[in-house]
Amino acid sequence: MMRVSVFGATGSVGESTFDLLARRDDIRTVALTGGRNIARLARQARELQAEIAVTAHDDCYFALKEALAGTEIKVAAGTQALIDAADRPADWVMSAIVGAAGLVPGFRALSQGATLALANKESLVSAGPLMMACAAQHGGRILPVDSEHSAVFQALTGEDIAAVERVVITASGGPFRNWSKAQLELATLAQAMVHPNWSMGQRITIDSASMFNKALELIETREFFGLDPAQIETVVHPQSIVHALVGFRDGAMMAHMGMPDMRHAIGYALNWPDRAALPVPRLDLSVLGRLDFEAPDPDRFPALQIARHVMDLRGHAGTAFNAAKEVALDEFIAGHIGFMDMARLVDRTLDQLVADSGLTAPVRALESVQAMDQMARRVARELARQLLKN
Ligand SMILES: NC(=O)C1=CN([C@@H]2O[C@H](COP(=O)(O)OP(=O)(O)OC[C@H]3O[C@@H](n4cnc5c(N)ncnc54)[C@H](OP(=O)(O)O)[C@@H]3O)[C@@H](O)[C@H]2O)C=CC1
Ligand SMILES: CC(=O)[C@@H](O)[C@H](O)COP(=O)(O)O
Ligand SMILES: [Mn+2]
Repeated sequence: MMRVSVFGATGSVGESTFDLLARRDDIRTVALTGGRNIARLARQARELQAEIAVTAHDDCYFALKEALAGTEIKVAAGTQALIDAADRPADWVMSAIVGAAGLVPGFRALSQGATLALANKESLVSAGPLMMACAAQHGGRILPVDSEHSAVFQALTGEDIAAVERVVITASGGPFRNWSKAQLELATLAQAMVHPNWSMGQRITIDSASMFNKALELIETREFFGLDPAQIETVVHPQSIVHALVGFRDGAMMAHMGMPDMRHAIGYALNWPDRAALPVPRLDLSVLGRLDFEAPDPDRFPALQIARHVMDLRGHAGTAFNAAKEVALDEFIAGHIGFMDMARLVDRTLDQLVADSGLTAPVRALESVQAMDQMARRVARELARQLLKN
C-alpha cells in the first residue's frame, strides 16, 4: 500500500487529487489538511479513511471534531499541527496549499524522504534552492504538478537535459488577453475571476488574469529544471491545449498536449514512473479545429518582465517577489488597489529591498527565507498604503 497525504485537500487541486485517490484501492491515506472548508475535509477524510484530518485554523478545531465524530480519524488544528502532519511517514505527499503557507509542510515532507507532488509553485519561487537541496539530501523527490511543468517533465523523459536548447511554457492570456491598458486599470475582481479554460482557486485565477501566475511559473521553471533564464520562454496560447514545449539542440520540439484538466498532471505524478489510465476527457483536434499562439505583451502584462528582473537578481529575490505579490493580491481582493497597481506594488517593493540590500544574498536556510518573506510583506503593505494616499 502506498501511504499518501494531501496538503490543501479541500482546494481545487486537492479535490482533483481526492477524485483520483478515491478510485484507488491500493492507497492508505495518512493525512488530509484543509483550511475553513470543514465539510469537505470531513467528507474526504471519511471516504478515504484518513488517519488524521487537520485544519490550519485553531478556531475550526471543534467543527472538524464534530464533523468526524463516530470515526477513528484523529483531528488536529493549527500551524504546528500541519507541520506534525507533514512529519508523519508517507510515500507520496501532495503539496496543494495556496501561497507561502505551503512552504514549511512541503519542506518537512521532503525531509522525511517522501515524494512531493508539487502544485504549490510559491515554495519553489520562494525557496527553490533549499527545496531542491532538501530533496537531494533526504533521498526525496519533487514531481511537478503545475500543468506546464508536468508537461516539460514528461517531454524530458528519456532525454538529456544538456540537449535542451529552450523550454516554452504556454499562457492562456487570461480573461483580459485583448484588453487595452486603460481597460486593465479598471478591471474588477469579478472580471478577473473568470478564467477562460481552467477551473481553479481564487488566487491563482486572478494571478492568471494579471499573468503573475506565468511570472511565478517562469521562476518555477528555472528552479525546477536548473535552466538559464534565457532558455525559458512564454507564449500566449488561448486554448490551453499545448501546455509546454521543449526544444532540443537538433531543432526538434516536443509539445505536450491535453484537455485542461488538472487530473492529467496530478495523475502523472501519482503513478510516476508508470503511466496509468486516467479518467480525463480526451482531446479531439478535429473538433478543436485550430490552435493559436501569440507573443505576450510586456506593456499590458508587466509581471513577466518583473519575473525576468527577479531571476537576474537571484538570491532572495524570489522570496521577496512572491511575498510582495501575495500582499498585492490581498490588497486587490480587498478593493484597496487597482488591477494594474498590483504590478506597480511588486515592482516598487523589489526596488526598495534592492536599495536596502540583503536581497541578493544566496538562499541557504529556511530562517533567512522566512525573514525576507516577512520583510517584503511589511514593505509591500507600507507601499500599498502610500499608493492608496496618491
Ligand atoms: N487550481 C489549479 O488548477 C492549479 C493550482 N496550482 C497551485 O496549487 C496550489 C493550490 O491551488 P488551488 O487548489 O487552486 O487553491 P485553492 O484556493 O482552491 O485551495 C487552497 C487550499 O489551501 C488551503 N489553505 C488556504 N490557506 C491556507 C493556509 N494559510 N494554511 C493552510 N492551508 C491553507 C485551503 O483550505 P480551505 O479552502 O479549506 O480554506 C485549500 O485546501 C497553489 O499554489 C496554486 O498556485 C498550480 C497549478 C494549477
Ligand atoms: C492549470 C495550471 O497549471 C495553471 O497554472 C494554468 O496555467 C493557469 O492558466 P494561465 O496560463 O492563464 O496562467
Ligand atoms: Mn500552470
